[in-house]
Formats: sequence, structure tokens, C-alpha cells
Amino acid sequence: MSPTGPDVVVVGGGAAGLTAAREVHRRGARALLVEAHALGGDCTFTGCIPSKALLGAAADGASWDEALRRVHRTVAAVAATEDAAALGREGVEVRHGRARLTGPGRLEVDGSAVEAGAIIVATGATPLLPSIPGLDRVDPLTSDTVFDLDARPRSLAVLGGGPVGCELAQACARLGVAVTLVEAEGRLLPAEEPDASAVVAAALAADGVDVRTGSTVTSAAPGRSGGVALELDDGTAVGAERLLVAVGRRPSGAGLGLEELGAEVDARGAVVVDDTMATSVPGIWAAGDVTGRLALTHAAARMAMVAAGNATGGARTRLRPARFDAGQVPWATFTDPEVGRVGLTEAQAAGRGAKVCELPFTELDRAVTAGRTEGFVKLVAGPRRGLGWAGGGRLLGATVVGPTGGDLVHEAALALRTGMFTGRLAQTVHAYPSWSMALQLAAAQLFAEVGGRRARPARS
Ligand SMILES: Cc1cc2nc3c(=O)[nH]c(=O)nc-3n(C[C@H](O)[C@H](O)[C@H](O)COP(=O)(O)OP(=O)(O)OC[C@H]3O[C@@H](n4cnc5c(N)ncnc54)[C@H](O)[C@@H]3O)c2cc1C
Ligand SMILES: NC(=O)c1ccc[n+]([C@@H]2O[C@H](COP(=O)([O-])OP(=O)(O)OC[C@H]3O[C@@H](n4cnc5c(N)ncnc54)[C@H](O)[C@@H]3O)[C@@H](O)[C@H]2O)c1
Repeated sequence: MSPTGPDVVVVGGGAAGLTAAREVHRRGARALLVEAHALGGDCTFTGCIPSKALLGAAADGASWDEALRRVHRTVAAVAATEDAAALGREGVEVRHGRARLTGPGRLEVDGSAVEAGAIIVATGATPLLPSIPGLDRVDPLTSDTVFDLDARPRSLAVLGGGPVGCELAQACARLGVAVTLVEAEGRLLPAEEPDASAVVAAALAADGVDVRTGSTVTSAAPGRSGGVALELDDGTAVGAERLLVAVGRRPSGAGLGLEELGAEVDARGAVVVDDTMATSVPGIWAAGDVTGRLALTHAAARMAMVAAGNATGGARTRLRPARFDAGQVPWATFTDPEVGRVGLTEAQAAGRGAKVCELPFTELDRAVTAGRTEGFVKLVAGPRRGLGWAGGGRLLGATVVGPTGGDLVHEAALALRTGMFTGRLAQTVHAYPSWSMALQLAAAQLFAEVGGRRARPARS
């Protein structure tokens, strides 16, 4: 550790950096957090917070202006809990400026030298802009700029049907914007179960979104009467007042001085780390979106806890350093209905002798009473080493699609995290008529026929 300077300098004050700095302090070491802009990063200013505030306002039937006011009010409220004054009260020193690594344990912040025992890089990611001819002539929006729109666009073309594209397409459609969503893959949310994609596509269509899957934009140009004119590779055209690009994010690991010090930065700009969040250079760690691993706030925070623990000595003093396990991290896409996911999909588990239990919400009394029967639960289970299918084997993955799918998935996340027998989900009495009873009714299919359903082999 450094005799005079901070023990750990954390570069970047988003979800990962804030968590890392707080954890370093909690462990009794001195933390300096360096941030080039405002503390809070993507989640607070351009990601989770504004997008969920916009979705909430749209679901409540707000006007565009009311919705944007709610977005800005919510962002300000969250940002106030994590600004430099708040961090100072917690014991974390904050320096405003852009950091660059100059040597092991050495950095420059806006030109002034800083020394530290260890460095945690948490510089996040930025929206990816694909190389489409003419894109630079149509002033495309990204998640960095869409929440700054003053007036409601009449129409919006959204490129990319991942979580950002789907959430913002639905919110904007509900706020009265005519939305066309273009996704290159054959279905929306291509990382999710195909059935989940189908439910979300139907929900977006019901909200008036023109969903075009299996196609992409080949050229963009200013429209003859204003706006944007897009040509698609299927020969069709899309005209809209504005274009929102949501095709993924690029990790911000290049240009920080890491490569010069011998740390590996891959072609995407991701800082390469092992599961202890160590880079290839001793004393330099990384966490969050900059690692190119799960680009989620709670994953960033978990990576930061691991990095901070190991950077403050955990890696040396403990027999086993802390490790980040992406396989146990759940996530949710907050469309209506929501998609909650943890672990493997059916296709990923096929070939491992896995079994699948499904419960469509047409067979769940709570969904029937709520008139929301479009969702489902799918559990993927596998045999346990030595014990086979005793106790229903162990849970490998789960998908929950429904109004509260992003919350329901956590019962499955707990089962997966603790290596629980899947049968415990079936044995646990669930309140009637709750949404979470769907997990119990699905797990019970591993033991008996439930409403004509039984666990079946996983298919690829
Ligand atoms: C529209 C949208 C919605 C999202 N919704 C969700 C959601 O619902 N749930 C969820 O879990 N995730 C969501 N995410 C993802 C989530 O926002 C990110 O995974 C998370 O914010 C990443 O945190 P981070 O700390 O790694 O990076 P960031 O938040 O990007 O923080 C990096 C920080 O580093 C600073 N920085 C960069 N370079 C330097 C430098 N050289 N010196 C000093 N500072 C520097 C930047 O200014 C920035 O503040 C969403 C993302 C988007 C775009
Ligand atoms: N609710 C959440 O947790 C949440 C919400 C939003 C974002 N995020 C995080 O932010 C990250 C970025 O989200 P995202 O949706 O921008 O990226 P993504 O990579 O998840 O999805 C991008 C989509 O765009 C499509 N695409 C790529 N190039 C295209 C092209 N040229 N034309 C048409 N489609 C194209 C891809 O097939 C993919 O479906 C995600 O990885 C996610 O982890 C999370």
C-alpha cells in the first residue's frame, strides 16, 4: 500500500466505481475516486434510472412532457445520493478529472501525478454506432442523448431489438410516438428464450410498434421532407422524424494507458480480467462494463466488490481470492411484460441431459384473475453429480415472463446460487393466488404430472 497517497485509486464513478470505492473504505483502506464527469455514470444519467422512469411514466399514461419531467426529477434525486458531498460524508475522497495510468501504482489526473497501492479501472462503456453509410448525416440519437429530447418526435425508428431498443420502443410508443423497431436477428431479445421474444414482440405490436425482425439498415439519409430516410436490406424503407441507435455498447478500456503498461485490452476495447477481476498487470484491477462482461448495474457492483476485496489484500491473504461468477447473475428486461432470466436457456442446457418444466400463465390463477395470461415460467434443471435426479436435480436456469417477471426470477436465482435441489421450489408452500406460485407449479412437474404437464427433455 502507498505510504502517503491513497491505498486504492478507482478510475470512473459509475455503478462499479462507486461500489469499489465504498468497499475499499469499508475495508479500512483509503480510497480516491476519480471521475471525469458527474458521479453516477450510465445507470444514473443515461441508463437504468431514466429508462425505468420513462417506462413508469408511460405505463401511468403521462404525456411526453410529464414523462420527461419525471425522468429528470428522478435522475436528480438519485444523483444526489451519490455526489461528491455524499461520498465525502461516507469517507471516500473524490477528485474530478480524467485519469490516465502512467505506471504500476501511478496515474495522472488532468496532468497531476497521483500514486496508489492499487488501481481499479471502472471506466464503463459508450453506445456503439454501426458503420452505416449516411448515419453521420442524420444526427442519430443514442441512450446518451434520447432523454434530452425537448419535444416529442412524431415518429422514431429504433435500430436494435435488445433490452435498450425494446424498453425505449415500448415507452415511446406508449407516449404517442409512432415507432418502427428494426432488429437484425430473427427475433427481438435474441439472447432470451424464443418464447420470451415472441411474447415481447406481441406486446410491442399491441402498443403500436412496427416490429421488423431479420432485417437491418443498409443506408441512412436525411428525408426529403425532413427527418430520416432508412433503407433496409429486405428492400423496404422506413421514414421517421428521428433515429435511435441501440445496437450495443463499446467498453471504454482503450486509451487509458493500460496497453502501454502491458495490460490486455481486446479488440472491443474491453479490459481483459480473470474471475478475480485482476488484469494481466499486478496491482491493476477492473470492474463493470469496461470488462466486457455482463453489462448490468448489479453485475458491475458485484465485480467491484470482488475487485475491491482482492485489491485491498484479499487476493494475497485469503486462501481463495473472491471471484465473480456471471452464471449466477439474474437480469431483467423491463418491458411490459418483463422478462426475468438467470442461468442457462433451454438451448444452452440441451446436450447436458437437462429437463425443462414450463407453466404458461393461462394455467396460473393469479394471471387469469389479472387478465394477464401472456407470460410463462420455464425452469431448466440438470442432474446432480453422484445424485442424479434425486430431489429434482439442481436448477440450471430460469426464465419468467410476466408483469413482475424481473422480480419473480429471484427465487430461481437463490435456488441456483445455493445449488438447491429443484424440488425445494415444489416443496415450499407458496401463497395462493400469487404470481410466484408459477415457480412451484413448474418445479412440481419434475416429480409428477401437474395439470397434464410433466418435465420433458431439453431441446436445442
Ligand atoms: C438505456 C439503458 C438502460 C439500462 N438499464 C439497465 C437496467 O435496468 N438494469 C441494469 O442492471 N443495467 C441497465 N443498464 C446497464 C447499466 O447502466 C450499466 O451496466 C452500468 O451503469 C455500468 O456501470 P459502470 O460503472 O461499469 O460504467 P459507467 O456507469 O459507464 O461508469 C463509468 C464512469 O467512468 C467515467 N470515466 C470514463 N473514463 C474516465 C477517465 N479516464 N477518468 C475518469 N473517469 C472516467 C465516466 O465518466 C463514467 O461516469 C442500462 C443501460 C442503458 C444504456
Ligand atoms: N433491463 C436491463 O437490465 C437493461 C436494459 C437496457 C440495457 N441493458 C444493458 O445494456 C447493454 C446494451 O443494450 P443494447 O440493447 O444496446 O445491446 P444488446 O447488444 O443487448 O442488443 C443489441 C441488439 O441490436 C441488434 N443489432 C446489432 N446490430 C444491428 C444492426 N446493424 N441492425 C439491427 N439490429 C442490430 C442485435 O442483434 C441485438 O439484438 C446490454 O448488454 C444490457 O446488458 C440492460
